[in-house]
Amino acid sequence: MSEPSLTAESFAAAAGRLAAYRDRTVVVKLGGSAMEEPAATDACLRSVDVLDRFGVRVALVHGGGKPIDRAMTAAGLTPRKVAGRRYTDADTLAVVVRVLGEINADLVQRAERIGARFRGYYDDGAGSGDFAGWPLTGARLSLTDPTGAPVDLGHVGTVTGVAVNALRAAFEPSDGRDPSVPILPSLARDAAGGWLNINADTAASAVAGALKADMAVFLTDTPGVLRDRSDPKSLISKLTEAEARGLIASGVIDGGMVPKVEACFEALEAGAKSALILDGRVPYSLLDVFLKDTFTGTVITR
Ligand SMILES: Nc1ncnc2c1ncn2[C@@H]1O[C@H](COP(=O)(O)OP(=O)(O)O)[C@@H](O)[C@H]1O
Ligand SMILES: CC(=O)N[C@@H](CCC(=O)OP(=O)(O)O)C(=O)O
Repeated sequence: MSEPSLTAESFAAAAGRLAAYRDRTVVVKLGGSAMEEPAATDACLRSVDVLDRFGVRVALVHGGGKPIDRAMTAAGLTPRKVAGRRYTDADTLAVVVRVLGEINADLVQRAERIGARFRGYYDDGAGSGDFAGWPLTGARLSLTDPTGAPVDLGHVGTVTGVAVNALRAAFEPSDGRDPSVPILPSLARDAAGGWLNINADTAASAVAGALKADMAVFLTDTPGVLRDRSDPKSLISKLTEAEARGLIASGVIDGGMVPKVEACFEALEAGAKSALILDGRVPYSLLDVFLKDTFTGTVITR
């Protein structure tokens, strides 16, 4: 390993800052759009590993919207979104489960290559997938349109249960194994043992709520919430829930940013002290939050 270029003094300062977060719980959501940048994805895994080594309890939840779109197109299926969620029929569900499993396995392997300890959740095809201990349970999501008529989303779910003890066991295993970072795809099991497709922001906020996380961080492909989506300089660095709801109503916050901002509200409501939206394409944007007084992104407060 090459010798790091940082000075002992700057390392000591960084270590001091990180130590202040020891035993805090942080849920990080890694979006499919941020994962389009492999170097930034590796930097995110390294950042999570550093936090883990400093005793921060980190759970990672990932999506994969863009790769799912590509896999659906390759399979001759047409992606369709309803209210920011993917309409998920049986064929689509099979693609979603396969792609999220591939992403999960890939992230675990990448983490292993940097010496990190991640506990993945995917079907390895050898029948060893622990579906009985799957961390998320769910029920079909029922939405209504503005006229009150039901909206059919197919196999799309809402999270009804999080296996908190299993996740805590990853942080502090009682069997003598090394602690590890749980990394969850946005899939839940329903009461009949079938899969449900969960929006990954929603899954992350459910995990943040269940773990009573101190912080929920959403890594995406914009610098944060923008007043003008085409202008990265129009970043809104602080937003209250009421202001954010106004921006959703006026259409400034749209598309995939809507479930993300709503996930921030849910995480805050469940007791998280802060909810952040950061640019996951920028390597180490996550670690910057812990090392600097100011960082680039949007902080949502109640
Ligand atoms: N006001 C806004 N500011 C920033 N991005 C926005 C805004 N409104 C909508 N978006 C869209 O939300 C996208 C992020 O959501 P999404 O594509 O679902 O990402 P992820 O894969 O991280 O969940 C951005 O790329 C952007 O196109
Ligand atoms: C119901 C629903 O919409 N599920 C999402 C799950 C993946 C996801 O949310 O991925 P990102 O975080 O990359 O957007 C989907 O099928 O795309």
